[in-house]
Amino acid sequence: MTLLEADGLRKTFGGIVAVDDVSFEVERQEIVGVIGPNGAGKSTMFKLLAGFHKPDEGTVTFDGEDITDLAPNERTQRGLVRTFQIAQELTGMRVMDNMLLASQNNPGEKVLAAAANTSSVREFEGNARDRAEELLKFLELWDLRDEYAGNLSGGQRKLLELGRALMADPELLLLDEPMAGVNPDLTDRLLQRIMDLRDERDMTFLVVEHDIEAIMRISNTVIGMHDGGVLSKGTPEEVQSDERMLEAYLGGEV
Ligand SMILES: Nc1ncnc2c1ncn2[C@@H]1O[C@H](COP(=O)(O)OP(=O)(O)OP(=O)(O)O)[C@@H](O)[C@H]1O
Repeated sequence: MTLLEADGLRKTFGGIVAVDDVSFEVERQEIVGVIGPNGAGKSTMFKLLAGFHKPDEGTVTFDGEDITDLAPNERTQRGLVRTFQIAQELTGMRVMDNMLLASQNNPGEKVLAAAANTSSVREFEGNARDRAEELLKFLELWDLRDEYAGNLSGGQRKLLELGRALMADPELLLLDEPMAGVNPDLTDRLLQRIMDLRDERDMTFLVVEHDIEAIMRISNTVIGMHDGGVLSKGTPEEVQSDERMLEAYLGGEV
């Protein structure tokens, strides 16, 4: 069943066409990886889905609803969530407090409903604390709960960013370069947790990533972008063996 649909998305900046007639669907409980050479339009497409850019043309549909005109936080409340880099002012806060603050800033629909149904704010905070504990254990960050976020390694920070996004109880999580700055020993854990979230918690992912090997390992479907458009779409094997993608990466010299 389709959860997210991009239909005819186009975005220009002055004379530059960054995204041109991009259409695709993301099915529930799949991981969709987006790859492509520099300037292919991946980040712009990501921002169109997250609501940071408005398209010149086209629509974004989530869970059957046209969300093209919704702001990022309105998308978050509907379950379409993106990760954020830990802001500078949060690096001086402890890991646990980072998690709790994320739930206050970005409560998802289910979290809001829970707050409305509980008799006191304290109970809501207790629920958030329980959820933060469960997620930190799931991400193997529990032992670091009292550490300042600024002291975490690149990979641990990425796991915390994932944890903060999970506090909003997403249905679909948009991940922008989750592997950037992650050392190899944490790469496996991060990829495994993303697959666990799909397999055990029915979550759906769209991942923009330069690390093609990582994308090939976790994705059900890969979208290959080039020159603002979708050049190739299929299983990881299909896209990897698509000669047009190879040409795109090599600048058309093949
Ligand atoms: N805010 C902007 N203003 C002007 N041009 C932009 C803007 N954002 C993106 N572009 C241009 O749009 C095109 C697509 O850029 P985009 O960042 O989406 O590609 P990308 O595939 O994410 O690249 P990279 O892998 O290098 O991050 C590029 O030519 C880029 O220079």
